[in-house]
Amino acid sequence: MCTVEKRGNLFILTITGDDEHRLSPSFIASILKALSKVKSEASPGSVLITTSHGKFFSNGFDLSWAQAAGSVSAAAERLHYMVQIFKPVVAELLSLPMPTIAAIAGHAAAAGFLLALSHDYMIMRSDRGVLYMSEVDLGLTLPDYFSALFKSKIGSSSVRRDLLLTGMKVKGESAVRMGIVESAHEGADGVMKAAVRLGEQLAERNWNGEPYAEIRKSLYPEISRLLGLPEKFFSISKL
Ligand SMILES: CCCCCCCCCCCCC/C=C/C(=O)SCCNC(=O)CCNC(=O)[C@H](O)C(C)(C)COP(=O)(O)OP(=O)(O)OC[C@H]1O[C@@H](n2cnc3c(N)ncnc32)[C@H](O)[C@@H]1OP(=O)(O)O
Repeated sequence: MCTVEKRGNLFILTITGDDEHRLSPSFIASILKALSKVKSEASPGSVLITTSHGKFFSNGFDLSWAQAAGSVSAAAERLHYMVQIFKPVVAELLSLPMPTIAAIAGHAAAAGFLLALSHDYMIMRSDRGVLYMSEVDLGLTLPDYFSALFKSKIGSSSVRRDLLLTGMKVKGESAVRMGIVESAHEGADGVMKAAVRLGEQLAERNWNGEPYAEIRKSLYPEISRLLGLPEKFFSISKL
């Protein structure tokens, strides 16, 4: 599950436990609840940092729960259900009225990678953990909003190809070189220190979160439309 802690202007959302942090219906619900809390307490200068305990940031959807349905068609239905209920998590992150940072202290695979990619900034470990889109290895197709987020967030078509069509497992330093993450640091502490440093720099700008969120949505019109995120036209709040 996850917890939310406030440290000055920083909201620290931590995915707790030493398991794979599989995105099951109950885990997805707990992330949504945490994001709703963060949004309700947002103020100018707020910043979200999402991190995790243990070896995994998140290893993607809970396929064991899907397969426990007892038949292929029932498993497909459960997988499809997770795809649907995860969409609001991505929508919440892309419309959150504050800068967001994923402090990726472990592996982020498939939907778990998408959870990290839904943040404005990603910071990884250099010594452990990979980014991995396993769908091609599993013989699963990509939901439309998965592909749209990759197209929105990762500019290089060859990097998108490597990630989505080869199932490349990308370690921290390579992820920096490929332009996927901002930086990579030794150990979970190193990642968190870097995320807090960046968060505090962003918080100092004391931005009004609503225009910030609108500008972010205007950067990613395709995924915003897919997620049903309306564009709000703003009055000039200050001239
Ligand atoms: C069902 C029918 C059809 C359905 C149709 C309807 C629906 C249609 C739409 C379908 C939806 C598709 C979208 C799906 C999304 C999902 O989320 S599905 C779930 C996907 N999840 C997965 O597939 C899980 C993938 N994860 C893995 O494969 C592994 O967990 C891992 C991430 C690769 C990690 O493997 P693991 O063996 O646990 O790794 P480690 O032991 O940690 O590391 C291995 C060795 O590597 C070393 N290492 C790790 N990181 C680093 C590093 N950065 N630098 C150096 N070394 C590193 C590590 O030390 C290990 O070394 P050793 O210790 O020596 O072994």
